[in-house]
Amino acid sequence: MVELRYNAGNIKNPNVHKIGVIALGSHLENHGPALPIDTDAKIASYIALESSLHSGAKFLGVLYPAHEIKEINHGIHNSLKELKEEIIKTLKSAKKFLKIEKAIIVNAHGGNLPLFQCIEEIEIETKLIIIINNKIVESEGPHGGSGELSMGKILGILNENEVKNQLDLNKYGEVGLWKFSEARANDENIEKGAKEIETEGVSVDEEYGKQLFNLGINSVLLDIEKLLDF
Ligand SMILES: Nc1nc(N[C@@H]2O[C@H](COP(=O)(O)O)[C@@H](O)[C@H]2O)c(NC=O)c(=O)[nH]1
Ligand SMILES: [Fe+2]
Repeated sequence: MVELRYNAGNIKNPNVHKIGVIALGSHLENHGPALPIDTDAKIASYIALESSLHSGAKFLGVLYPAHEIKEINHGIHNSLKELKEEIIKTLKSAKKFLKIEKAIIVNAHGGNLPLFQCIEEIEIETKLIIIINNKIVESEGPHGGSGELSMGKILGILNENEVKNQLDLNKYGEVGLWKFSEARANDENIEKGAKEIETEGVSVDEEYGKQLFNLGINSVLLDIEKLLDF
């Protein structure tokens, strides 16, 4: 049996190999004409990969399913049960083949926020310690708004010629979740995002995009430090 060199490479603590970082977003969701339908999945994947590169934790890739509440219909989404089962299956595989003992799920899609209800069940099923990191969703602002546009610019996924059309809300009412009146009435965070789009519009700012990514990455690095202490 080969003896693995857990200290090799640029890592601070050999125990970081027990920690997996996996991205969760949405691949099939409209974000106005300026951003692609897999914006959330790409934002989550960038943060997860950068965090694993900086810390030495294992990068586990990206999950495919995504959940959304029924009042918001801007893409193709899955039930919370389907999403939970896919997460359990994927993390059990990472545990079996990569020997991880702890995992951080980096979520970049607002519709996945109800996943926090299932975290205990997922930990019991996988016998892993798990953190769901929602920092970027809590910080990015409205759906398809300045935060995601600016991160999209950093990632090179933004269509700059279409930014001027992002606020044509009669055509692209998913921006700011503006057209989903029931969701707006039920959730003050969604109402706040829609109002922000109406009053402040959208802009693209690379510095703001970098700041959001640094916020997301540093938040995951903090979670990795926490898990190293467990
Ligand atoms: N899609 C949902 N979003 C939100 N809330 C907020 O809206 C944006 C969504 O952006 P995504 O591109 O990540 O979908 C973001 O600022 C979210 O905080 C929901 N509600 C809870 O916040 C929701 O259920 N779905
Ligand atoms: Fe999004």
